[in-house]
Amino acid sequence: MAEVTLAGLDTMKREGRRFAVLTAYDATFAAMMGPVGVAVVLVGDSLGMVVQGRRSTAPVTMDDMIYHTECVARGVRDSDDKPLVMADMPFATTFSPLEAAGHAARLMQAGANIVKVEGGAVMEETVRFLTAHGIPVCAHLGLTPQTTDMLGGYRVQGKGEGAGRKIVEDALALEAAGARMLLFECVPNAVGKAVAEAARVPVIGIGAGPSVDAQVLVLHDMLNLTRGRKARFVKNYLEGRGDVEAAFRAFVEEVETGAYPAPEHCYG
Ligand SMILES: Nc1nc(=O)c2c([nH]1)NC[C@@H]1CN(c3ccc(C(=O)N[C@@H](CCC(=O)O)C(=O)O)cc3)CN21
Ligand SMILES: CC(C)C(=O)C(=O)O
Ligand SMILES: [Mg+2]
Repeated sequence: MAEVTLAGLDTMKREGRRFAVLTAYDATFAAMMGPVGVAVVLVGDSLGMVVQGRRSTAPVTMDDMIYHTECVARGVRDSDDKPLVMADMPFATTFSPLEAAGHAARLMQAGANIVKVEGGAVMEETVRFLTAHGIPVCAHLGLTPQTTDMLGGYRVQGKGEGAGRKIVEDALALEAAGARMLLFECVPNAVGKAVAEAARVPVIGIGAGPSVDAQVLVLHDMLNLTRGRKARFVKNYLEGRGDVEAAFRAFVEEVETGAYPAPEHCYG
């Protein structure tokens, strides 16, 4: 795969080739991902839950994100097959375009190739400002974990025709504002399908059904390290396999062939 670029991912979408995304928070795991074909490594603010043991992602700080982005960037640096590094903008760092740009710039300097921001139409000016200043942005819509108190918990979003159409319209407005990727979390299959068909940029899904252009899982979930109630989209890739590398390879293969997600991982 050599070095993954945004242009390369656009081409994959155009050619109907699916790609795999995994979260990583440290150099060791990140270094394993490119060589097995993971296209994008996401330094997710889910680190607040799976690394720091918090109950939500809201307390994660810029300093936390910078530390883990630096660790991941060092991990992928020497891979022949170098994945793209995406870093989450943490909660409360995107309240204005100018403020967001300052925070995004720090993540790019820490080694990110693209930043991800949560939110719909409200993020339009921020996406326009960041991309105009040369910072690629992925827009995260649907279930936005930083604002679950507003959403009423970790609930499927975009149920019902009006609500589904609104999320897709917001996503297309953010694409028009310059977003280079979209991420849809916890939406009905039909909503994932509608946005993937309407957008030119790649759409990454997590619980967004089989029709989106890429799939992402949290590292600790796919290695069956998380305890308690699991979201529907979680699949244990370590089961029946000897090591972490085999689990990664299986995930990449199942995403690329479309075997993952199966109906039991989706919100039909
Ligand atoms: N370990 C981990 N995995 C994740 O995928 C993840 C995090 N942490 N932290 C940040 C967010 C939170 N996420 C979540 C958490 C729970 C559900 C969940 O349980 N959803 C219900 C939906 C129920 C409904 O509305 O019908 C489910 O049953 O899947 C979904 C996404 C995704 N992200
Ligand atoms: C669940 C993914 C999409 C994420 O935003 C994270 O890991 O923080
Ligand atoms: Mg996140």
